[in-house]
Amino acid sequence: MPGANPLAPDWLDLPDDANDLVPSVWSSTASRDAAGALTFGGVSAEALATEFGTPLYVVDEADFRGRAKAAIEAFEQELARIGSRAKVYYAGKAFLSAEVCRWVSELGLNVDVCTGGELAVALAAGVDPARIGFHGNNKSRAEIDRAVAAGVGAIVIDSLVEIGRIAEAARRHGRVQPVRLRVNSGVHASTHEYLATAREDQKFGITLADTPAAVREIRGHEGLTFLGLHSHIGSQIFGTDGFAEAARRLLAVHASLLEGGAVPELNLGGGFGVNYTRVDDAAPIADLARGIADVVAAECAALGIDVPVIAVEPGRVIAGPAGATLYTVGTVKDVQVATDDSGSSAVRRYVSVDGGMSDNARTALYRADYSVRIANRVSTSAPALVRIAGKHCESGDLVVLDDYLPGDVEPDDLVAVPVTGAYCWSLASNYNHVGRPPVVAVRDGAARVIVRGETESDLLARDAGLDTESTTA
Ligand SMILES: Cc1ncc(COP(=O)(O)O)c(C=O)c1O
Ligand SMILES: N[C@@H](CCCC[NH3+])C(=O)O
Repeated sequence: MPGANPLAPDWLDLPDDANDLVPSVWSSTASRDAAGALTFGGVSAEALATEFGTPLYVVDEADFRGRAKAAIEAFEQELARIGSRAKVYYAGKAFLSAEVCRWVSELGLNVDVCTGGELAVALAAGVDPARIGFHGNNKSRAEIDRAVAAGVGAIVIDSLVEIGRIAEAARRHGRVQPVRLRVNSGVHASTHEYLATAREDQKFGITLADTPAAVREIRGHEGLTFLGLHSHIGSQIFGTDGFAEAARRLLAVHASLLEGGAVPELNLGGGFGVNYTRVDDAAPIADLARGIADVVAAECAALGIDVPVIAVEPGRVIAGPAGATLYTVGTVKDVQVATDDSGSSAVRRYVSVDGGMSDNARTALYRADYSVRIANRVSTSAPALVRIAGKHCESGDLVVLDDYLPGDVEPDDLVAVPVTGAYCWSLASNYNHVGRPPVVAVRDGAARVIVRGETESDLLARDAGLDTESTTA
């Protein structure tokens, strides 16, 4: 058996079995059937591909619900332990559809939206407006108006100018609108630069120093009720240190604000990380909830204040690992790549699939790592280092940068990429006029479409230069 490929990154070992499914990255019902084919929720990858085509987003419904339940239970239990309550919002930006809104609502989660479009989905799905939180660093007046008119439970103010805009909408609709104030805690979360949102040099929130004056202004408006501060330090964060530091910094300001009136809540945002590869080691949500609750309790005790209701907004940790993407292999190409300056080289095998950066932009955007497995069979062929490339006209169009697959991977094989349930469908595009794939939920041996895929007709129908009556017939 050949050794490790020198082109592989240090963290990626040559596997004993390039068919294995590491439980930390596959959804809970993913397994291989007697013939070796991958199954999700009791439905084989081949059956899914035959019925719905590829690329295909597959959501393991039991896994998704299980993660949402684990998140709400963990925070409710931990906040009860320290004498308070939790409010858990599912961050819809990770993946939002009517079906998902119903799953999380049934479990008692609230829904966090950050645009008029996301708000429209949540409202159309029947989410109780009082259980919706509305974010956004540049909400339009129309979006604010719609949120206030709908009666959303909280609007998160991101800029000072929004205070007046929301107060004005509240006056027009004769409502008292609960608001939070997003502050930039200055905590440097250790994650990709584009996923850190509380560094000083970025667009979200207002500074801690400006907070007291902003809260005075909010309290000056009869049409606004101040719920408390909001902080979100970034996304794909491992460990509790960043959240703990943000909680400490915010609670100090929160305590000082109590002199001017009630501050019933503190929202610590989302950002809990997940395992994308076998070497990632994200802490269970229960451990994170305990760690955060411990810090909040200790800090409130030191400040001599009651523990406020603690709100959190997990997205990725619920949706990410519940999803996988199925692709069909089109071409396999071996490329000789130099490994140093002395003329040595090694082979990198480019396996091109029928999707790419249009259904998963994360690899191109963040150089995110993913893993991959053949989904229609197992093979004893020696592992080969592969790179899963897309079909787009872009050399950075890669889905999986590095993994090992059985060396006989070939055209028409199905491959599956796990942990694509968050920020893949939601970041999808029509680059190169490729339609967004459908999303299918699998559960107890059955599969159903929860978001329809885009067809060529959908794409042509928007081209105003065409007579769509005839071209889409
Ligand atoms: C304000 C806010 N809340 C919640 C989230 C959800 O983050 P995650 O999916 O990492 O839990 C985000 C995205 O980073 C966010 O910006
Ligand atoms: N889109 C990012 C996460 C952004 C989180 C939203 N503030 C990702 O895929 O990791």
